[in-house]
Amino acid sequence: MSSSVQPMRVKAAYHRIVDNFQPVFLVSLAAASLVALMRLGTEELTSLVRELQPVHLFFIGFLPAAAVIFYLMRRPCTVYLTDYACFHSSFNHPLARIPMASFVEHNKKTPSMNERSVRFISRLLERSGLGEETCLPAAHNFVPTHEYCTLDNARAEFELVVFSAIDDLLAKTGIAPDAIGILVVNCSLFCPTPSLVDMIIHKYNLRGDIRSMNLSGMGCSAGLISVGLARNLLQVAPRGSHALVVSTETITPNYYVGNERAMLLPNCLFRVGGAAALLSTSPVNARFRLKHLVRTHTGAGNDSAYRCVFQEEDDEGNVGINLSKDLMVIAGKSLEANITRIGPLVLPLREQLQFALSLVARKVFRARTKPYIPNFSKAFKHFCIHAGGRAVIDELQKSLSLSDEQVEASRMTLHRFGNTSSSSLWYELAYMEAKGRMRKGDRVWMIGFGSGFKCNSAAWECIEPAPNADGPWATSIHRYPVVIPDVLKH
Ligand SMILES: CC(C)(COP(=O)(O)OP(=O)(O)OC[C@H]1O[C@@H](n2cnc3c(N)ncnc32)[C@H](O)[C@@H]1OP(=O)(O)O)[C@@H](O)C(=O)NCCC(=O)NCCSC(=O)CC(=O)O
Repeated sequence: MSSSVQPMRVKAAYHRIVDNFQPVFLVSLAAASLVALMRLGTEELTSLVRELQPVHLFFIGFLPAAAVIFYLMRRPCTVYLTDYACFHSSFNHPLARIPMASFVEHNKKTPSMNERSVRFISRLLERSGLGEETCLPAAHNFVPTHEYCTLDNARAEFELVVFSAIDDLLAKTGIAPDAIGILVVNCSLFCPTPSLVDMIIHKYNLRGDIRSMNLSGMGCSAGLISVGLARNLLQVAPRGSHALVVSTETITPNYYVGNERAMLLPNCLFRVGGAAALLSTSPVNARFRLKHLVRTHTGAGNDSAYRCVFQEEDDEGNVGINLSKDLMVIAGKSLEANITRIGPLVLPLREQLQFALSLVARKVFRARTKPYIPNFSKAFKHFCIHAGGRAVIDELQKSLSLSDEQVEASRMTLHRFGNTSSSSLWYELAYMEAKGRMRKGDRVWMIGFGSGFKCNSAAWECIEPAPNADGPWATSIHRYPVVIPDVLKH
């Protein structure tokens, strides 16, 4: 056996023990009792058996059986990711890539935007980490753009993005639409009536008894909230049920036309994108197993966290999303809150101890030591960090001490697709799969951030990597990773 295989086996065994602590403990206890009984001499054993009353025998048989039944009944059933699909544009569609230069030109033609704002936009675009192939809504092909940001066009954008992703998913999985019993959709800023779930149910003729949920206003971390919600519903639905989760942001109605810098930033970062994922309690054809999902909210009583991604009107009455300059610091703190909860579930014991000691030293004894950053590479092979912006990825890379390769999927997703809000994590997973880096048994950590302020994370284990690079990266993976140069300030 090679020297590298041994530690991997030990690690896999460790994960199995931690994941199945209760049964491992009970089986060990039973084995220890059996060994103790066998150590008794035959005479001692016979006299012990003779002394047993019927009531003892009843409890000896009944209690272990009751414990096993209780354990099996209480154990939530495992939820699997059957597959996922992401929207990607084809160049012959009106919703196509819009070069940065055209975007800046079109901004110039927006009467309410002044020259200073246009200069700011063009400066930010150079430094944003976004490439030339990201996708804007069809309205951005027209001038003045804001006049085309209508409700009809917003619906058309949603339909194009989401229906394409769902079509792809249904084709990949071969699942019939009427086998879908649960539907969860999250889209933060576009919330029409009838709702987005109604649009999907109508289009795909889904079941009349479908349990459907429409999440809006939940920000970029809502994708994992949807996964968590679908998981909870699946665990109380009949075994083998299927849940469709759709994560997207509709850009059309959110074009900000004022001159507030903090509100111009989203125009530069957010791009069209969406993903559809099929979850099930059936392991048949499953590609990933959902191991953990941890949600943390740091907005309670905390004004700066609550307001750091805030939809509002500027002084001229133009509606937009105000992104605070404090966002990176707040994201760092909310990440800390999240890793405090997910760490014990996934980290090896040694890392947990070091993290706990550092936390106690700082919180209880007010020691001025640096927080200990657990080595999450010991728990995960792949990292999907929300591609919120270059500075957000920088902050997370620093906070988690990750290598350039570990944040490559996030940076490349930002470059190729922009900030696609809650769906960005799926584009990142697709990147790793398209690169052929995913292996059976690999663990993946998805970390989403968003308004509120929330940090949600999910741990997956790969069962079956993608058979090919089909998907959002099909036409561009050979060009990635690209070097993203540091642009000097001017
Ligand atoms: C936009 C950037 C790429 C710019 O990078 P730079 O290296 O140029 O950094 P920088 O900080 O010097 O910024 C350049 C100029 O932009 C200005 N600037 C930057 N951030 C600003 C903000 N929030 N409000 C107002 N101005 C801002 C700076 O003052 C500076 O202006 P001057 O040069 O004049 O001094 C980066 O700052 C970035 O990635 N920011 C994070 C974006 C973000 O918040 N993403 C999360 C989206 S929300 C999300 O994804 C979740 C959700 O919606 O729920």
